[in-house]
Amino acid sequence: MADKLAEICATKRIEVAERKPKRLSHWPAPSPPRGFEAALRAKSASGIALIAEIKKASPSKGLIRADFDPAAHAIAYQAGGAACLSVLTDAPYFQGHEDYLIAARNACDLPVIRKDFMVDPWQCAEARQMGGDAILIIVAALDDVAMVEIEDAAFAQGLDVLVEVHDEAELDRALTHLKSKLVGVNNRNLKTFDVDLATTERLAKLVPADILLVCESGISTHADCQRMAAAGVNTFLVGESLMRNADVQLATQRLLTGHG
Ligand SMILES: O=P(O)(O)OC[C@@H](O)[C@@H](O)c1c[nH]c2ccccc12
Repeated sequence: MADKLAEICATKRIEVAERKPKRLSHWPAPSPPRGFEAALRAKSASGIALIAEIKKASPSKGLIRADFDPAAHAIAYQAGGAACLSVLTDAPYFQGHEDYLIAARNACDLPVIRKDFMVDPWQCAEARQMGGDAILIIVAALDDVAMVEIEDAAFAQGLDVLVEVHDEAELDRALTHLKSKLVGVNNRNLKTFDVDLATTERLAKLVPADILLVCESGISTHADCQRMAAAGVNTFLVGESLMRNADVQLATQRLLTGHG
C-alpha cells in the first residue's frame, strides 16, 4: 500500500497554507485549557482512563456513524465515565470539522484533544482558538526539528501534547527530542491501517515510569482493556467501537466496567 500518512500530510500542508491568512479571528475566545494530561493522570491512578473519540468516518472504514451528533456524543461519553474527549477536525480524510470540536467541548466539562495532522506550529494557535486543550504529534509524520517546533508552540499556547508512536525507532525519537510525558502507542499502522494490540504490549516495556502511556486504536471490549492492563497500560484512546453503538453512554460504561 502507498504511504497514506505522507499523502494526508501533503494535503494538510496545502490546507494550512489556505487557512493561515483567514482563520482564527471569527471564533469566540475559548475558555482556558481544562488540563488534558492532568485529567488522564487523575483517572488512571485508580482505574481506567479513557479518551473517548468523536469520529464520524475514517479512510479505512468510510462512514462510521450516520446519526453523527458531536454534542450528544460528548454528553454520552461524559455520562459514561470518559476522562477526556478526542475530536477529529481533519475534513478530507476523516470528515471532521472544527465546529464538531467546538460543539463537543461546549456540551461537557471534559478536556478535548484536537485530533488532526499537525504539520505547522501555527496549527497550535488555531487548536487553542477553537477550544482545544491538547494536540497530537504524530512522530511518523514529522522530522525532529518540525516536531520540536510544534511541541514548543503547543506548550506556549497552554496545550498538552499527546505524542504518537508506532514502533521502537519512533519511541526513541520521541523520548530523545520531546518533553511531553504523554505518549500514545498507535496499534494501527498509519501506512497500512493494520491493527495489532501487541504493538502496545511490545513498546510498553520500553517506556520510562514518568511517562503516561496511552493505548490507541483497535480497542473494542473490556477484555481488551484487561489485556493491556496486564502490560501495565490503563489509559486508552477509543473511537470506532464506541461510535458504532446506538447507545454511546452504555457502550462507554461497558468498555470501562465490563458490564452495564
Ligand atoms: O477508532 P479506533 O480504532 O478506536 O481508534 C481511535 C484512534 O486511536 C484513531 O482514530 C487514531 C489514532 N491516531 C490517529 C491519528 C490520526 C487520525 C486518527 C487516529
